[in-house]
Amino acid sequence: MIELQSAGYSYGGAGLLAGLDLGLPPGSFHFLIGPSGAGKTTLLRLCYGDLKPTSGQVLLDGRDTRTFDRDGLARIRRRIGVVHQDCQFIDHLSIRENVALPLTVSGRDVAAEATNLDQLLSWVGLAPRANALPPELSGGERQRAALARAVIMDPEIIIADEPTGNIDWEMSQRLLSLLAELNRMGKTVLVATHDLALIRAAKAQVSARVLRLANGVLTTGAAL
Ligand SMILES: Nc1ncnc2c1ncn2[C@@H]1O[C@H](COP(=O)(O)OP(=O)(O)OP(=O)(O)O)[C@@H](O)[C@H]1O
Repeated sequence: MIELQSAGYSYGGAGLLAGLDLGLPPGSFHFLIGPSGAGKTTLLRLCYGDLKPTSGQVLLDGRDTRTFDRDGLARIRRRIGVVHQDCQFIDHLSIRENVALPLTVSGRDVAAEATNLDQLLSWVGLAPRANALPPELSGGERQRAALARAVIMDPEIIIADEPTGNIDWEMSQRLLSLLAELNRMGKTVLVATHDLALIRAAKAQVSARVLRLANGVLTTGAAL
């Protein structure tokens, strides 16, 4: 569903990314690695339509992201769950309300989705913390809440930017297990990470490929 065809991006001045080709087949699991500043976040943003390429094309469901109007993009974005590097919670809303936000924004009846919401909070191990505010949570809890929010709309694709950036090994493992479980359910997963130990640990759980972005070049490694 996501395809980059000779895609590039420039924030102005010298181009950051150019000529990138990538296909993410349904049900695949990819890690994206590369040095700090290589453009991993930028590439992820291209993949979920948050940025439009300044050269080449990014296709979502076969459609060039530059042709989507605001509503069209919002519709396709509901099928892609994103876990942002900094989680991006609304601090005065509870974790439960934050996780439910995509439902609220898309006009769904949150009360009618209460069971689904509770099951999701239990799945990420946050049922006891559902009424806490985001600043009251640990880093690992925040990341799991961000994952719950990313999957509340039952997306086909999950894109996570450094989801284990600031959390300890045990919590990283827990998050990896959740992502692996989503992948076993058939979801496409793309995870940017610096954590090579996490990738090694993933071997036991998923069949993944490692994409490496460096100096504007994207290379695909062998399957794990
Ligand atoms: N909004 C922006 N405007 C201008 N330059 C930007 C913007 N966002 C990112 N950049 C620059 O683009 C480059 C790539 O940034 P990006 O965040 O995509 O890299 P990254 O590989 O994800 O880095 P990290 O691993 O440190 O998170 C960096 O040099 C960054 O400063």
